[in-house]
Amino acid sequence: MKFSQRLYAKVLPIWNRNHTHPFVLQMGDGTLEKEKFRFYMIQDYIYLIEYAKVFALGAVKATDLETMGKFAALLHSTLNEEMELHRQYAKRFDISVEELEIAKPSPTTLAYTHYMLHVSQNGTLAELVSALLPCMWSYWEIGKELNQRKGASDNEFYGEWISMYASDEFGQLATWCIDLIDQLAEGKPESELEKLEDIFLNTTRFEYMFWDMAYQEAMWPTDE
Ligand SMILES: Cc1ncc(CO)c(N)n1
Repeated sequence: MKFSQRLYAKVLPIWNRNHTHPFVLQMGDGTLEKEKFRFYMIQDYIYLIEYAKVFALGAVKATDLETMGKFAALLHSTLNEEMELHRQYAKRFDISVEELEIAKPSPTTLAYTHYMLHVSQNGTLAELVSALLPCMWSYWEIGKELNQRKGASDNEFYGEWISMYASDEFGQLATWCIDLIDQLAEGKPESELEKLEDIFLNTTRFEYMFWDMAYQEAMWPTDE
């Protein structure tokens, strides 16, 4: 069994919960409150700035030029394609450039991005890839799932989000990362594979928490 299949089996119950989370379901049927999506977009924009740095660290840790170039391409597409989707949504949802720039991370965004960057800075390339893989892979799974629902990708608000994450281009990036973890895991002892599995499980849990945070519009519990 490929290591990625083992990871998939491990987190499938959580991914099923993503697919039935009200935020995700309501994007699919178009009933999601605009205020919740607005909150999500701002937090996701902050998230993507830190996430892009994980790709930059991947380029630093790569040991061959092809892998280094691929991380550079992922960094570029996050900054210029994925974040462009967010900038376009910001315009439609009346989020000004200034509001995006001064926005502060929620506790979940802060915990998630800091965990990913901690693993990426301190760990091996395999650990870095284990931390970022649930982001790409679970979004691709959600995009594909929602894209199958009738009319979902044509929805005037959420259709573009669904089309982007269900796209072959996004799928190819996710597939590249899946193949990379399989290569990097080859020949590693069980103790190291368990460590990679733990990291993958943690960022998978954070992905679920991110949907929940967005649905609850959860900032810090105190006003100060
Ligand atoms: C929280 C989160 N995870 C994954 C992705 C996909 O890149 C995203 N945009 N946001």
